[in-house]
Amino acid sequence: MHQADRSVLAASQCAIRIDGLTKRFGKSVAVDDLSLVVPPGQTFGLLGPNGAGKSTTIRMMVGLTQPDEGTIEILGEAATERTVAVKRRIGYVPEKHHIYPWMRVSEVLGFVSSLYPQWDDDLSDELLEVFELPRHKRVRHLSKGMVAKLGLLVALAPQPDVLLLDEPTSGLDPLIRDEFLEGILATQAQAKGRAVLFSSHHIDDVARIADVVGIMDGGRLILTEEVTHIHDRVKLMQAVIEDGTLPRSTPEEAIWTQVDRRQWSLTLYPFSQELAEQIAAENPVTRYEILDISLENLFKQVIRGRRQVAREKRS
Ligand SMILES: Nc1ncnc2c1ncn2[C@@H]1O[C@H](COP(=O)(O)OP(=O)(O)OP(=O)(O)O)[C@@H](O)[C@H]1O
Repeated sequence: MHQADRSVLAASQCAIRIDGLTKRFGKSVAVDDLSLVVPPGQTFGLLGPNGAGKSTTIRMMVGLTQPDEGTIEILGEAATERTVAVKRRIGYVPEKHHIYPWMRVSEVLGFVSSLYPQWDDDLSDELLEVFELPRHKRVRHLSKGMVAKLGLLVALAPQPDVLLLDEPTSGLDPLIRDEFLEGILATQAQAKGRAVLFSSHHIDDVARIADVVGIMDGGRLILTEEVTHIHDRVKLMQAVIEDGTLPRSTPEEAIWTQVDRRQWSLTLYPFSQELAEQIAAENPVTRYEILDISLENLFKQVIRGRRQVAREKRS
């Protein structure tokens, strides 16, 4: 990295900074007022169901789609004024690979390496071996997993400072997925203070390698939290309510709630003991307990909670 680049990065302290990003397709809002920051060395897992807006967000970050509103800054430079020097420091692995199918693996590497002055031949050779990619095979004869690995190699060999991966594990079998996540992403992608943003709808992937998780649905980033803090910041409150009564008020921190006879369950974010006490005091609650929640349940509840609110608004 050049000295001047470092000072820009130090001033912004963020490899990726997105503010108020919005993208509409006709009347539908694909990305809705999304803001996030990823400092160097951090891996951000963008988790969301189909159609949440993950690919559109990443496509805007690499300049393949233009935002309607908001700003994107990568390595201290606005996306609207991106220079070739910064473009070369951004690695991108798309959801659907567009590597020329008629090229041999060696030809792909020759072609892409000519575009990047900082292409690392040793790393390329090492990854070729680790991934067991056959140099002489044509891309159209490679399996889906092999193409995914080639896509990652091509993104990693130029040693990017920012790596953007759109559903990098989709279509991979469980063994290759394990190898990909732990053997490759964890060692290669997260090395050297690189900022990594990857999208997935696999909770496991995110829990395994991300430092921070952002849960996205309907274009909105609903929750952003460090993976190690999630257990403290999100809790399930299970309250027993008086016979024949209903909860009187649900706080806005309740990202999901359900009443089943006398049991009232609420997932609270951000959680605090005072909040639980306040809920108990303002409602006909006879007793309650606070439970931990798994990332998988949290993900499902965030999505279900939003569907529930949407249904209630419609009825
Ligand atoms: N070019 C486009 N024209 C019209 N609508 C689009 C276009 N691209 C995306 N969308 C819509 O925007 C929304 C967000 O799509 P996007 O592909 O970003 O979601 P995603 O979270 O990546 O989903 P998946 O996990 O299925 O890939 C969807 O409703 C999708 O139909």
